[in-house]
Amino acid sequence: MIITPYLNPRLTRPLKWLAAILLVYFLYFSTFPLSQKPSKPRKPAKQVKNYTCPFENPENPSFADYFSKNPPKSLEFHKNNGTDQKILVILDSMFSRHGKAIIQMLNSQKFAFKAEAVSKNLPVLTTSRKGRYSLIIIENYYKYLNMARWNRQLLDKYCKEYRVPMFSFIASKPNDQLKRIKIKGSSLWMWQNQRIQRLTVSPSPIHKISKIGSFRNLSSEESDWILFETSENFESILTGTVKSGYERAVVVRDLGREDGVERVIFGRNLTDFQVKMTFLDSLWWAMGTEKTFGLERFVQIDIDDIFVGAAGTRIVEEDVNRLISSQSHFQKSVENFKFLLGFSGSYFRNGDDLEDRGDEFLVENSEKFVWFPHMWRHNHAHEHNFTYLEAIMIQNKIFAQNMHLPVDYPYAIAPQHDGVFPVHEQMFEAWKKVWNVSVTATEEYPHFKPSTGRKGFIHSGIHVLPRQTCGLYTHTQLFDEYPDGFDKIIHSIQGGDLFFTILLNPISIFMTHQQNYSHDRLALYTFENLFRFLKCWTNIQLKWQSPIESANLYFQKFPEERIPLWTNPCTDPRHQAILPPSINCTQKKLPDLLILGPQKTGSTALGSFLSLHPDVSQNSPVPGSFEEVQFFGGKNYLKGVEWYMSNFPNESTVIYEKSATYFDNPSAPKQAASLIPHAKLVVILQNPAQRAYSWFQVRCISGGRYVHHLDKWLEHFSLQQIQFIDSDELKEQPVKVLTTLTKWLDLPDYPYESHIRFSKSKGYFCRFIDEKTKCLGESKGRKYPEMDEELRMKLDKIFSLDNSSLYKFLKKNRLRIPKWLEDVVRVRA
Ligand SMILES: Nc1ncnc2c1ncn2[C@@H]1O[C@H](COP(=O)(O)OS(=O)(=O)O)[C@@H](OP(=O)(O)O)[C@H]1O
Repeated sequence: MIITPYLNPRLTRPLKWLAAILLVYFLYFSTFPLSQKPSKPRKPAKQVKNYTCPFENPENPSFADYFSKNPPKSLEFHKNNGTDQKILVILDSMFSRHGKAIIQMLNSQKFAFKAEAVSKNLPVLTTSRKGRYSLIIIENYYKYLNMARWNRQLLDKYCKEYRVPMFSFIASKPNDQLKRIKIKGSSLWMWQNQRIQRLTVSPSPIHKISKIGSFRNLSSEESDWILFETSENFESILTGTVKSGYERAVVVRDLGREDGVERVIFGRNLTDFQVKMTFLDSLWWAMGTEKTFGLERFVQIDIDDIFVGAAGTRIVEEDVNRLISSQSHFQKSVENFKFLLGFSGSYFRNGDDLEDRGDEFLVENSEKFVWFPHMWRHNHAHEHNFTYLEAIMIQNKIFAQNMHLPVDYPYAIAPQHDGVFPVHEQMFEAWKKVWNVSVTATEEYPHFKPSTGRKGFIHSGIHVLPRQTCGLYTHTQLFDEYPDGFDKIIHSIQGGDLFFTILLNPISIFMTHQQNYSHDRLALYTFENLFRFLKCWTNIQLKWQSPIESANLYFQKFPEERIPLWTNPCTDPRHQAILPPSINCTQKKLPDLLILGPQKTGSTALGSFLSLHPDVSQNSPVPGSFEEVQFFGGKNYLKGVEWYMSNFPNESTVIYEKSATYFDNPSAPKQAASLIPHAKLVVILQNPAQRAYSWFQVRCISGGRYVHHLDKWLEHFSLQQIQFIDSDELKEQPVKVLTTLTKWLDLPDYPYESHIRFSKSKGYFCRFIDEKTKCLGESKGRKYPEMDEELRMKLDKIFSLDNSSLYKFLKKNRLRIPKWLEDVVRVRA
């Protein structure tokens, strides 16, 4: 009987909870005695034919021969002439479906990229030192072919000089009568509006995942394929066979022998899985070794709620036997494979008689599986505080001890990921205390959708891994009742989402439920066929490893994900639904404006003047960091969103914070854009030589490389969100500066002239409040000798390239150029 564990004398603190739960149990079981739970008749598991590989036909041994003669090539990669590891994507429009598919693929592979809609102006391709991009993707090849001549020349020159490949896609024009077309400026011919009967992976060193020689026959009537004629300069990567037997390239590699530019041109979009795999292989080839995941893929299948489920839907003894035999069978496809079973002890023996026996049988065979804790009663963590969470976790732990469940790894999953992201600090603490948890997983970080964008993070010592969706939920129990038809899951397995989930993620952790293993055992069918399909079409090696090993591997591969990227939980309805009560989304708790600095440019003065406005409020002073919050890019960031919010006690039209450390901090732009994407930003431009001198140390030169840092902010914020202030003007005419800033912030006018006065003794403008002049403290506006001419010249020289970039940047964007900048640029000219 499961009641005994609750009397364990070790439980002192959470005793009151236990007593309450015991009482509920007593009342429940006295009303519904355990022995009276007759079983409903069960449907026999439906038999559906498993997937067979089209080219692994024993009657056609030539393909077996082919593979033995053409084993997967060692991974070969393209080498460029030293550029940043970043991709430039020129899209037809930012909203095209195909463009989104390309972006999702890049996101999933965690490649850095810049996506722009095609326009008259090409983005800047080089920095003063090197090339910015290692690959150029142009969504529509026609747009490239018809580009203004000088733009195309510029692009080609860049690709040649830096040995950067170009990828592009070309589509048939349905009403065009011309079938065979010569591509402008090249000897390549293509055929449009073609129908193909077979698609075969050609022997190209670009392929890594795709099996060379693998093919499928196409029954579809689609006649919009583009096919390229191959020659010694143009190799096929993916080959289409037409009815007459001719073979032409669906994806062609331009070896660059004619004009020095290497290209991969796709005659089809990414809707076909073989083309999509070829695109993935091409991406890896172009981006080089470091960025690939290799051919190993780790698969973990969690059955989250092994005892949770309504009577009649649960597993019985026969299902447990099938689970055991399937586990051994899967080990042939997935090295070391084990199922991970999550338990909420309270639901043990909660089905009908047959199902209760199923639960018992599972526990009797517990050592065959890996077990991990869920919550005692599938509780939602955000609704509870530490004390309660600790109590129910202890209950679940005692259940595991009494049942001798082997909980071998410090791994746990929260029901519905509740408490993992958005982070419920008290759950993290309780997990660590009761179970010593160091690894978990969620689908919710940073957001549920797009699924290709899910990431991991480490918080409070717990490694959170991304979790993938496999399309099986508590209600998907029968083949015939699969939502939107059984074909949907077949499609997902055979080259659809589920198949690509494995290809696109080095580690896939799937969530399933016990119902998926009862009745039709849909989960066993799904994974069996997924593994078959992967084996047929790819060189991928499937493996299982413990969650701890997965966490180590994941954060070793993606160290940049260790620090979480906080988002505003109030803007995602899924996150809002699981927020701890300490976060109140009806209150405004995040700033609208950041004064970024740079340091020593007058940022404190600007903030203090702006705070005079009655509709403006700022953070409460933070001790230890000159009153600044210093959240983005600093160690305070690890304290989380709730901590950041707690710094803004006053709700006003404009809430701002000024942390002069932000401007040149490399992590701040991304972190700020993730949490407050609509914030306005203020940057103060001071002569960098003067700024450096203000610190009396030339080591603060880096912060004066304004365009270098602005580039990073502009990757995440639009130029319209940024206001530039001339530091000299702020010093000499603060009222004018504040009046302009107030307008830009859409605030009502304020008579700053009555509240800002020049102080002769300070030598600066100060606030004038209640008939008293209030200047900044001694550390601001210090008195020291003027910079000597020699040092000034030295510093001007150091900054000359950066100053001229700033000048060009402001001019190009029609922004006001500070007088000091006009002066330094004129002197150099
Ligand atoms: N009104 C007023 N009062 C005082 N100081 C003023 C003012 N306007 C501009 N400045 C200039 O601001 C410089 C300090 O800049 P910051 O506040 O950005 O410095 S910090 O990075 O936050 O430490 C400070 O630099 P130092 O003169 O080197 O102290 C001043 O030159």
